[in-house]
Amino acid sequence: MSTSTLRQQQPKSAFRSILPHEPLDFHKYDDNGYIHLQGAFEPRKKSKSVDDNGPSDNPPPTFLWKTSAKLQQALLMTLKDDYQRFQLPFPVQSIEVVDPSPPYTKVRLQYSTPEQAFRIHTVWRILQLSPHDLLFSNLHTPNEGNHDAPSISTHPCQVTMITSKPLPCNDDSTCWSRSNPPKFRRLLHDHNDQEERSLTRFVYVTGLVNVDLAKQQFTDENENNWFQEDHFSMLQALRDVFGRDVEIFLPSKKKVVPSDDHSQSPSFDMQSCHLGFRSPQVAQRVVETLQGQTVHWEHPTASSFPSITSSPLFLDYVTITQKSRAKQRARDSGTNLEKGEPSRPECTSSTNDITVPGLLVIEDYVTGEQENILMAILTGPQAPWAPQQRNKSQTGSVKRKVQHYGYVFDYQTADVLRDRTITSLSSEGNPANCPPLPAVTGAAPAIDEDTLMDSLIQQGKGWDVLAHLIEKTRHYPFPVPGEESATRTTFYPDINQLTVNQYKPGEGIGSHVDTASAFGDGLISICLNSGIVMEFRKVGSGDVGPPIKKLVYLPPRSLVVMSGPARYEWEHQIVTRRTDTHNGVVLPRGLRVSLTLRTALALDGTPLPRVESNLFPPSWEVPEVQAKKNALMTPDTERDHVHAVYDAIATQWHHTRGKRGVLWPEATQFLQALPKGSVVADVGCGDGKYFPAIWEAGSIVIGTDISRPLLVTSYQADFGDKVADTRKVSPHRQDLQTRPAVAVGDCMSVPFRSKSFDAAICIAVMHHLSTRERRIRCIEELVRIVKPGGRINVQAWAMEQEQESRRRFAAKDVFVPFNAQPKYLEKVSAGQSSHAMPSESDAASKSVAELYSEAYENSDYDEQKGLVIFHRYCHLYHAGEMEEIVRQVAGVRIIASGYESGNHFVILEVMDCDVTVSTT
Ligand SMILES: O=C(O)CCC(=O)C(=O)O
Ligand SMILES: [Fe+2]
Repeated sequence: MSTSTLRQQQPKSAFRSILPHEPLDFHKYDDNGYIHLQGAFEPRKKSKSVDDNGPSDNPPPTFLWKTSAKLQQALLMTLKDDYQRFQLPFPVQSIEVVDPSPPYTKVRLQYSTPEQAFRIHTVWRILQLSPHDLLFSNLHTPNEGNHDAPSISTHPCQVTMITSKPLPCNDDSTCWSRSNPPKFRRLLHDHNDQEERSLTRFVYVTGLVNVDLAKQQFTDENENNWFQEDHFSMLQALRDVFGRDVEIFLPSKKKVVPSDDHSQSPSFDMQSCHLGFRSPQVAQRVVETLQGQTVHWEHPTASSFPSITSSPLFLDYVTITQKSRAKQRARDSGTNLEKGEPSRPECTSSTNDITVPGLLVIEDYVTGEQENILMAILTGPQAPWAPQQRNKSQTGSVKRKVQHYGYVFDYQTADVLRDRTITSLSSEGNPANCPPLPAVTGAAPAIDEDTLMDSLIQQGKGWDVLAHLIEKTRHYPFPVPGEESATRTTFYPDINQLTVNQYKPGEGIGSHVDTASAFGDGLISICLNSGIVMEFRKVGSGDVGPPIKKLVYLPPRSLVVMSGPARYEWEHQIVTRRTDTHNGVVLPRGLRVSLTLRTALALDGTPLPRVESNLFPPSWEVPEVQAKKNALMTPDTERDHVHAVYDAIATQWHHTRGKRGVLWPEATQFLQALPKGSVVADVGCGDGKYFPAIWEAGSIVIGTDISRPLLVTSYQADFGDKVADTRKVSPHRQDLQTRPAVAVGDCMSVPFRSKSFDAAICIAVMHHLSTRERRIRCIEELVRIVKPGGRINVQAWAMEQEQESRRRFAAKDVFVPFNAQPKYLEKVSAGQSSHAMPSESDAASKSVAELYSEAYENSDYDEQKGLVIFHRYCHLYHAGEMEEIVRQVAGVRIIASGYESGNHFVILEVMDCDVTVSTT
């Protein structure tokens, strides 16, 4: 077989962001300079207003840049031909739209040198150019003033400087390649640190800002501009004084400002940082020259800003801690230090001369959009994870998570469980039943497969997309590897089993040949979200002589087929590592999800019957799940991914969202239209965001919510100056806000008497209910507590989001991440000892985010950003869906419905049921 059949390539987006602390050593970057622009480049038609008869049948959005070439052309016109009009110092050389299809969100700009790209990206941050600025004049507008004229996002694009060059290689004392900076230790005079002082190239510096002076010089606004974009300007200013090739490690946590001093802003708190110089000699020179000196930091681009004056600087030598050093060494060799796994520093390029007969990689087998929606369903709230993950397999314990469809593969016996009727436990813990394979619905459609897939994606129908992908794979003409002319093809029409594997960075699969009696020839694996290096080893090689190995990079969205020798005579494995090295480039692994499609065999070697269903999501019930059928019992998904999350994030939620007090105009209008003195129930009131609006409308509110910590914030609210107008009440109502009436309660069984309210609102609650029965029940409860003639306003998130909104939902049932800052979590846990907080010994070896994430079940963490990530369950409503739910409830009519700011709403009127009953 020729190596060309193995279509291995450099991964498509080999570009990486230049890290903030990295020295700006332009010679080490590419010859050209690159930046990424991120924004909503896709124009949208202005939406028509929704009338009271319910939402209109809005057609799916049409994309105005039909191809990326069109957008590219339009951008070239502004950034190349007309760049001076935008006050940009250089013309762009070329532009590449990174997304393969609309909606386009990411664009790569090439400038002639890295210096140019750096200047441009600095200027861009000041100019805050948006897609509207760049593209509006290029949009075709047939009639001036036409309401259908397309509009385009006015949000400033995000800019990042990028390079295709890997991070500089490390020696023991260099940390340039670390995306999470090391920890430092001061070198003491009265210690055995004298020798280290002369050897270290790291320095601690403090006194960066003379706060007293700064307070006199700065207005709030220009101070914010100075420190915008996370200290970006400050980083540049420091480089002007300490040199371009200095590493700058800014403090990761901003100190908390004493709350009684509102005049002091947090930015001036940046007093100190760590610096890494080229060599100990440079470090010494800087310490000697700048010790005790006062310096001025000039703003990098806007000379109109005052410069910042430092206090007399204090500099001292530091060194990286032993632990950081060891961690770094481990990371460089691709090892996960904590888990003590073996180091595998091999590189794919070293095996170029070896071929694996029968191995075929097809790149871009799935599109980016398909990948998104598949990720959303397979890692989302409806994903049927199998319990096998806790068991030992023949090749070690299965740490990664798996889902099986069609038939279960039992890792203990390394065999397929053929009798699906065994719902009890077959071999030590594994039920043989599992969800059926998703099947395509109905007859073959008249439209082509791609159009059909696009329309399914638009509708958020991820399980149908999976079904179509499986069906496509059954009929795909795979070129027979090794045939010189690619004329001969083969098919795998009997595929009847899917295994979904989810690998976190650092997880893998041991070396194995898939059991020959369990599965037929042709093992197919589709790779989603993150690429990976798969290692193939010729069976028996290595017993005598060196092992024959081939390392193959599988890019995201690719498909790999193992047939013939590759299937039976070579083992495959994914080594447990956090990075892969491919053609000399270190690629950090992300979360990888693979779809392994196989033909499970009966004992006589023929394919087992296909077990499939077009009822989605694929249902699969183990006995304990069946026992929980009562719709009123909180499903695990809501308990773990709604209730627990809001309890944990209450403080931050109130601080960052509630206080801002952004209310939906439609809901405010509803409240204002109520007769004065109305008694209003706010079901799912959270931190009482709507209370002030209700009081201002002259009504009385009683709130209920299932999250006690959130309710607590509603009456412990700190209504300082920073509270938005929508959250302020006039002085004569101020008394109310310190003592609102609230009760903990479940919206499945609202803790209020029937017919006791004049009105009710239920805002942003229904999208957290995970079954149809529970959504209907919630409406029933609202109708029950409101008097006949009273009104109800219900709002929930819509599947359809506006073009310029950052919010996009890939599927109808999703996990939406909430990034929590540990400082807020601490407050919640202080009063409740249920979350085990870090012990001293843990605290030394783990990041704060990791420690907190361990304390909160079902959370992840982002070490780089220092955030704990919670996953909130959400069900997104289609236009008309809410109305359909309401129609299942007696005694209520819909008087209005519509769409506003990413939400669907309905306004209901409770009917006089007693009258209805008496007349029949
Ligand atoms: O994750 C993959 O791509 C391979 C999985 C695999 O080899 C298996 O499940 O047998
Ligand atoms: Fe396998």
